[in-house]
Amino acid sequence: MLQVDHVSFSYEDGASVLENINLKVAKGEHVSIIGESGCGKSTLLKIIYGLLHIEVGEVYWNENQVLGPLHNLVPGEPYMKYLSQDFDLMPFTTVEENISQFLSVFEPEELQDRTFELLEMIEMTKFAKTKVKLLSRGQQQRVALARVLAQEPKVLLLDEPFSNIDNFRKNSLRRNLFGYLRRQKITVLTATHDHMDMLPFADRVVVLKDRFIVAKDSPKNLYEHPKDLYVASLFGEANKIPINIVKSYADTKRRIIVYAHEFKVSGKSGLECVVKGAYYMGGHYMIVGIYEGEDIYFHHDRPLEVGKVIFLNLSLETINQRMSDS
Ligand SMILES: Nc1ncnc2c1ncn2[C@@H]1O[C@H](COP(=O)(O)OP(=O)(O)OP(=O)(O)O)[C@@H](O)[C@H]1O
Repeated sequence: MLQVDHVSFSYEDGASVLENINLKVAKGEHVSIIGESGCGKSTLLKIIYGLLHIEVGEVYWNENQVLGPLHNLVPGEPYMKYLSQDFDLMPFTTVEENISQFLSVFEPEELQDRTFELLEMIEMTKFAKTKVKLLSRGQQQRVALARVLAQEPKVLLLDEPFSNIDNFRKNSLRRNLFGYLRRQKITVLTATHDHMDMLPFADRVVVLKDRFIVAKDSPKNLYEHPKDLYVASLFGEANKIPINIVKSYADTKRRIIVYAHEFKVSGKSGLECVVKGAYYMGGHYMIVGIYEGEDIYFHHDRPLEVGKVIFLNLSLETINQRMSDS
């Protein structure tokens, strides 16, 4: 088990970045760390890997305490690998050589099979003999992934692992990688702000905001019962609206979170708003309306004219689900 115990951290300039972080990750578990840019995701991974010295708190893998840079000449622990946003590659050697350098196998045939398996996983078999310096940044990121996996870590820390990879390949790569890690029972922490890295793949999600962990839950619970607008907004456009505006019979002004796709444009009742703009999103339009001076986001199957007055409604199921959260 990986355990982060009461960790607080500030960089040398003194500004506090993380406060009282507590986290337990079981062997083979996949935990995503999400939060807005600058909330401390990378810092937390670096602390766990032992790259940063912590004055307050401790990190353990099973019984071993992770000792920071003041104790280890070469930062990092042998059973852990950290894939940062700067890939640690050998630019003048081939993709294949970059991957096989760390493979711990004695038979040449086995070495070849393992290299091929990793090349297939990153969908780079065609580039096996290409020198890394000739690859695009996205391709280099994929090689860096295979290179850390070749080192057979027990714990893998991934920092925005798909940040340079095009959408065309991202989804299959996510399935390949997270499927592989699960089969190998590797403990994974992924820092991301892309909910698609997390919703289908993580066992648990940790949400960071303003130095603190503000939520820990399964992806499904977090999505269906977001505790506030910050958490909901990590999944897309969301709104916080008083319930009695949508259902006039409701005798409460309590506000609930509503995702843009949960609103339905309806006849004459519901939340009245004025259309401000419409954006084509492929399968639908994202409409921005104004209600009492605030922007409100909802989906619709066609664009709506700017200035038009429309009414928004919600299913009882959504209302009941969110009412039970608050
Ligand atoms: N070496 C450093 N020295 C001083 N401050 C730093 C250093 N590295 C990061 N910070 C600050 O610490 C805070 C957290 O940064 P961090 O990179 O951990 O955030 P993040 O959530 O990973 O962001 P992003 O999603 O943009 O990568 C930010 O305010 C950042 O400016």
